[in-house]
Amino acid sequence: MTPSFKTETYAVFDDFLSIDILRSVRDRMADERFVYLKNVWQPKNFYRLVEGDPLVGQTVYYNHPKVPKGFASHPSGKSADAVVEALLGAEESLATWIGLRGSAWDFFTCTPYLYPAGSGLSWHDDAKDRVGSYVLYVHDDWKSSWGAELLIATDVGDRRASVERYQGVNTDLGHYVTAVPNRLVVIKAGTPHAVRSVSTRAGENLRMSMTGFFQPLPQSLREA
Ligand SMILES: O=C(O)CCC(=O)C(=O)O
Ligand SMILES: [Fe+2]
Repeated sequence: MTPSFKTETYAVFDDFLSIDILRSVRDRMADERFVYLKNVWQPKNFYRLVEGDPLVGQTVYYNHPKVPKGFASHPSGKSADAVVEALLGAEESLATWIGLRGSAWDFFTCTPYLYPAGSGLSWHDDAKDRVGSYVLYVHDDWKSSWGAELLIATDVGDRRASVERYQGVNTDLGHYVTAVPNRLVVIKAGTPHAVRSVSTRAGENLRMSMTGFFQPLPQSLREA
């Protein structure tokens, strides 16, 4: 698997799933239950990042021995399963950005999201205990006037892009990635990124994505 574009902190892979699998993920997603993100319990500061009203579906965990209550485990019978399996098949190609299973990470999540017009996500870096994150766009069409580009800050020379500075004025520079159907973006944890709001020009078209985090198990679960 060869990236269409890469830097030290992120990579873009196009045509990630086969067309048939992409279609089945999208069709299954359309039959699943979604709730408004604002109605789901989340750490308080997460809310401040959300713009408008994105919807979230069922999170599926891969390879977690103690899945938190209310979440599913792979194989789950949900739309996320096929994405989990495709990511497992691509493990080695992604190692440059997220490291290898068993050393850098043990498990990952996969969560479907729907972003209607007016919704987006402000600057954040998905750091905490994660080593990396990914997003796959599964909608069947995305026009440039519909907005919702993924914005990624880049390091410039010795100056590291840092979300810490963004509480005040963001003086970083960076790139944008268009939400092209079947495009996978893998981002090293600590890399600031944001989702520009979906334009009202998108009308009823939803930005559909599957996203998740690669993480090591905490020591307590590792030894169990
Ligand atoms: O949807 C995207 O392009 C990125 C989503 C994201 O950054 C996240 O859910 O943490
Ligand atoms: Fe993110």
